[in-house]
Amino acid sequence: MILKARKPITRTKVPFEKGYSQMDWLKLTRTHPDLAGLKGESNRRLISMDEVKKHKSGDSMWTVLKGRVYNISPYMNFHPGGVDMLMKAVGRDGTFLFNKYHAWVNFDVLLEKCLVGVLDDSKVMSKC
Ligand code: HEM
Repeated sequence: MILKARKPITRTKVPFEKGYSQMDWLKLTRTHPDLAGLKGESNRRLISMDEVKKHKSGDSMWTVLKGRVYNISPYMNFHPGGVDMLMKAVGRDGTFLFNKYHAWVNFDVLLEKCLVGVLDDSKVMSKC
């Protein structure tokens, strides 16, 4: 039996601009008062996929990762894989793409301050 090797995915690291290293990101998450853009709202709020789809630009670009909704706008220029790659996850569930490129990355910690809420999957379930 001949086993075909899986085609490896290409992961290109984008050189970061000065001030946009992962250390700079960590510093920002510790100092910025409202990275998620919650404006006082709770980040435990249930959010529908329809609402996620509406946040695709400016300082409000949302994605879903493993059932949690994040505003990834502030992270854009810090993403080591570049803005274009991260944009692919905006306004939709980015879990599949995220896992495809780097399932081991700890988004929980990295995006902790970008959490806007929890995906309301009741509508998704009702379609099953
Ligand atoms: C949404 C949250 C995301 C976070 C927090 C995140 C975070 C990261 C981190 C920390 C790295 C560096 C990993 C390393 O050095 O091993 C990285 C690299 C990378 N990411 Fe993401 N990422 C996200 C989404 C995505 C998406 C949606 C894509 C693809 C569509 C993507 C594609 C890449 C690629 C291609 C690299 C390559 C650079 C490398 O070799 O490390 N990422 N990302």
